[in-house]
Amino acid sequence: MTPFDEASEAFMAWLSKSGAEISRKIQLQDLRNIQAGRGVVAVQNIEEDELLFRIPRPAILSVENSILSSEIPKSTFEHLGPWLSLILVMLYEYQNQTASNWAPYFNVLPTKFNTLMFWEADELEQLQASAVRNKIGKEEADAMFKNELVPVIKEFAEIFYSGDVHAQKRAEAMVEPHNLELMHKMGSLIMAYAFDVEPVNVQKDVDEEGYASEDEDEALPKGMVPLADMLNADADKNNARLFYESEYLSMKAVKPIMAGEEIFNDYGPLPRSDLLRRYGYITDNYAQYDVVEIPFDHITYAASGDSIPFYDEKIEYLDEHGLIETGYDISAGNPFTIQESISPELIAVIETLLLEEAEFERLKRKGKLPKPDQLSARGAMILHGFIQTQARQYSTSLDQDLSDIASVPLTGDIASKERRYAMAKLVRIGEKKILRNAEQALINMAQTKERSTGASKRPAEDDNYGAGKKQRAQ
Ligand SMILES: C[S@@+](CC[C@H](N)C(=O)[O-])C[C@H]1O[C@@H](n2cnc3c(N)ncnc32)[C@H](O)[C@@H]1O
Repeated sequence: MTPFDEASEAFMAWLSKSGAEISRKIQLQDLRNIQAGRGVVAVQNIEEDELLFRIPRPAILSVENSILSSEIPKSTFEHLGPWLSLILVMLYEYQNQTASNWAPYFNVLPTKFNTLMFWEADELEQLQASAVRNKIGKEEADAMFKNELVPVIKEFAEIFYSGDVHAQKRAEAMVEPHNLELMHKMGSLIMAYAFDVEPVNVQKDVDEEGYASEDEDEALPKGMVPLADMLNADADKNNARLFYESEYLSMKAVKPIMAGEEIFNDYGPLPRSDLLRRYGYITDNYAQYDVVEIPFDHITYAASGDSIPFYDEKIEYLDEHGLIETGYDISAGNPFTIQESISPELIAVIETLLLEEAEFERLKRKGKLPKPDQLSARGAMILHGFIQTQARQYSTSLDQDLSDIASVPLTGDIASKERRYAMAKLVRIGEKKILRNAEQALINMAQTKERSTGASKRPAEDDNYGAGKKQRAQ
């Protein structure tokens, strides 16, 4: 037996000993041949609603279950928040090695990651103008580790490294690069593996956001749920779901599964850029959720070259209504339509900026905004300009990228440069396709309006306000 299989076997044995109930119809398998690490596979036919496994709550690696939480004040964990608290507990359990209850679990968790946090600068460069590059947050995480986590480890060094005469020294060494890297690894594990774990008294089944969410549910406690996190994910082939029960978390089939089929969870409707950022891989069937972001900067830049009546007041008003964002999504959509694919907030922002003074004052008095489903011909032209501006931020064109289409290597090192370059290229191609679709949809809209009004202006670079006129610095 290979060490990889031995670790899987020891993990499954530990889990059973911890009180987990695991159907004999499933197996944890080595799927490295398809570059998917470990995964859970059906070895017999499974019916819809059938229980695949149930994990007792005490087996979850969480703040609540770690002995550390009984030794460090509750207020410290509250101050750290769910993410840093779980990182702290994971560091504690990890450095306790075989003394940790979760040692066999750590042995099946990855120590190398392909998520964007661990990409080299030249690899990230392949994403070109993708907004995902601004969401990686490596520096912010480093600062948080140094300013929030390390002081707690230092303060409680004697508990954290209990019995070690060098406890204080070890705590001080936590700011060293290899230890910050370890914190990033724990953070990445949480991002790709943890679930939002509802408190025991809340009986609620986990929806597609079962995997720990980042923004909306920042305050929810996180937990590493053994085996549940060994399921890979697939947007189309999703066939299982985790249900919360008072004593257990239960994974059940949500459709019949045939022997030999892999059991898949779902990460929700994530664009491939985010799939890469959070999970370090992409598959084609997430292309349906791709988005491209139009940065708010394009609006400020375009406005700076034009005199928009009441610009500052309008921005303030839009901000009061929560419409000022760092960027606005345009999503893939099939078929692509302006209504379905373009952020209604972006349309409302553009249409507000275009309002004549009297109309702006009138809407303001009523506390209203222009209707986001009514993009005017002028608004369409401006939007067209933003889209062209955004397309120019990428260092290659869609046609250049498509002339030599990338394919992600199916064998070899999962973290190879070649693989990362190929994944990045597919992400940027997806974004450029959306920009092209949006441009076309706006041209079609202008032509339709032209036919109905006899007007002759098309959305193009010739509009004064259009950002297309000015090339932004690359
Ligand atoms: C929750 S874990 C799933 C278990 C994981 N395969 C393992 O061996 O530990 C999530 C990670 O699995 C991998 N993964 C998930 N779904 C995948 C898929 N459909 N294809 C390839 N890799 C996948 C990614 O590396 C992701 O970060």
